[in-house]
Amino acid sequence: MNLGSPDSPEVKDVRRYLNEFLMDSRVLDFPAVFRFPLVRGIITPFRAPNSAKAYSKVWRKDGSPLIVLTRQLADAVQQQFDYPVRTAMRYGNPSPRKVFDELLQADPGLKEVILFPLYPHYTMSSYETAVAYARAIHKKYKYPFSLKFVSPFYNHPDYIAALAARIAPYLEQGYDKILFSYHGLPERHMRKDDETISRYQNGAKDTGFVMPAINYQKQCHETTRLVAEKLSLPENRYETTFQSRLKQAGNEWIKPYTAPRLETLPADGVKKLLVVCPAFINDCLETLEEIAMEGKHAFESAGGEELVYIPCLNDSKPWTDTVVAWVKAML
Ligand SMILES: C=CC1=C(C)c2cc3[nH]c(cc4nc(cc5[nH]c(cc1n2)c(C)c5CCC(=O)O)C(CCC(=O)O)=C4C)c(C)c3C=C
Ligand SMILES: [Fe+2]
Repeated sequence: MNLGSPDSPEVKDVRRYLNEFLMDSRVLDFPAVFRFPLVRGIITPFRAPNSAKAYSKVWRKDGSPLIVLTRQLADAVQQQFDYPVRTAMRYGNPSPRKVFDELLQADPGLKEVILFPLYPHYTMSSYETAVAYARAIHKKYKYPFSLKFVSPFYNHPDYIAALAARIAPYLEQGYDKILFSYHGLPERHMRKDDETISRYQNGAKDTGFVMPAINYQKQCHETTRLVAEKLSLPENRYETTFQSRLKQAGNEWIKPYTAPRLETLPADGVKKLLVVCPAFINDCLETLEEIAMEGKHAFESAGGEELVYIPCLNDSKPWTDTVVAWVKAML
C-alpha cells in the first residue's frame, strides 16, 4: 500500500486528489471546522494548478510514476510468490476496498491479507494513516479475512542493505557529498507522534505492529547513520535534510530544509552532489520533480557542477527479495 496519485495530471483530478489527501485529519491535523475552509478555500484552489503542472512533467504514458512503479514492485514480488499480490493506495485509486473486493471475489475462502505499507518510517501522516484507513474499511465492510501489517522498517538490516546496494555504484563515480533528503513534517506532528509513542510504550495502546521507540525525525537520522555506517561514509561527506514543506500546514517544519541547503552547498565547496530520498520506496512527484528536476536546477544554478539523483529502491532486486522474505516470514 502506497500513498496514491491523482488519476491524471489534469487540474480537476489533481484537485479531487488534493481534497481527499488534505482532508485527512492525520495529514492536516487542524479541527475539521478550520480544515475544511483551509483546504477547499485556500490550499487546493491555489495548489492544484501548480501541482498539475508539476505532475505533467513526470507523468508517464502508463500513468503516475508512483502508481506505475508500485505496480512494478508488486509484479516483481508476484514472480516469487504463490499468493496473489496487489497494490492499493491510501488516496485515489485503487482503493483498499476495491482491492479487498477483488481478492475476495477471486478466492471466497480468503483467510488473511498481509498489508505492506510502503513507508520505512512511522508517522501519523504516512504509515499510521495507511494502517488506520485499511482497518476502517476492513471493519466497515465486515470482510471475513484477517489483516496483518508489516511494521515500520527504518532500521531493519535488510532495508539498510538494499539502500546501501542502491547507493554504492554512485559513490564509485566520485562525489563531494551525499544528501539524504526525507519527506518533511510539521513540528506539531512530531509532538503528537511523541505522545502516541509514549502511550504505546506504557502499554495503553495495541497497534498490531511494532511501534518505533523514537519519532520520525530521529528514525530518519537513524536510517542515515546506519546506511553511512554500512557504506563507511566519512562523517563530513553526508548530511540529512527534509523536503516537500507545505507552509499552510504550519510554519515550523522539521529542519534543516532540503531546498535552501541545495543552494548553499556549492558555497561550502560541494561541486558534485548525490541525493537519495530514503523515505520514499517508489519514485514519485516529490523525488522526480522536486529533487531530480527542481533541486538539480537550484543546485547547479547556485554554482554546483552536478546533482546526481539516486532513484528509490523501486523494484531493485535486493529490495524485491527483501519484500518477499519478510512477507513469507509472516505466513
Ligand atoms: C501537511 C502536508 C503533508 C504532510 C504532513 C505529508 C507527509 C508525507 N507525505 C509523504 C509522501 C508523499 N507525499 C506526496 C505528495 C504530497 N504531499 C503533500 C503534503 C504532505 N505530505 C502534498 C500536498 C502532496 C501532493 C503533491 C503536491 O502538491 O506537492 C507524495 C507523492 C505523490 C505522487 O503522486 O507522486 C508522496 C509519496 C510521506 C512519506 C509523508 C510523511 C513522512
Ligand atoms: Fe507528502
